[in-house]
Amino acid sequence: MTSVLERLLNDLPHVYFYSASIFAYGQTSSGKTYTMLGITQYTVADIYDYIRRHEERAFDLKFSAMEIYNEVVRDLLSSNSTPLRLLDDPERGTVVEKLTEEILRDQKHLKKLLSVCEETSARDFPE
Ligand SMILES: Nc1ncnc2c1ncn2[C@@H]1O[C@H](COP(=O)(O)OP(=O)(O)OP(=O)(O)O)[C@@H](O)[C@H]1O
Repeated sequence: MTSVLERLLNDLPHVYFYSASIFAYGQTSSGKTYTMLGITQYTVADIYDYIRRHEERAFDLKFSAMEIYNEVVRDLLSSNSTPLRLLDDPERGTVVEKLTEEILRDQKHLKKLLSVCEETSARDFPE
């Protein structure tokens, strides 16, 4: 069966930039973090599988992660828990200022970044 990702990339062979966002919403301890970590790993495994089968195309994968709690945005890839500002950019739309963006080297690198997210999402939230 063809995956959604495969159909998207096959239908849009000239797309040079594609950004996907996934949001999880739910009460405390309902499984948001658990679910997001699983979805991210399966999605990226699919992406790397596609890349391996399409050597004629060049790909750059970038990864960011943030948490929104009580209307405060925090960077899950940063040890600094200072709230981040949302800006309205006329061309890019809503932008999270100074959000860390890591260029993914491989799936092992992603696994390491996800474990950083697990640690930082467990931080106490500043009052
Ligand atoms: N589908 C699942 N199967 C097994 N364990 C799960 C599942 N979903 C969540 N858990 C476990 O339940 C606990 C709470 O889950 P998790 O931390 O993902 O919740 P959360 O919604 O992110 O919580 P918070 O809002 O406090 O950040 C964790 O110990 C997690 O491992």
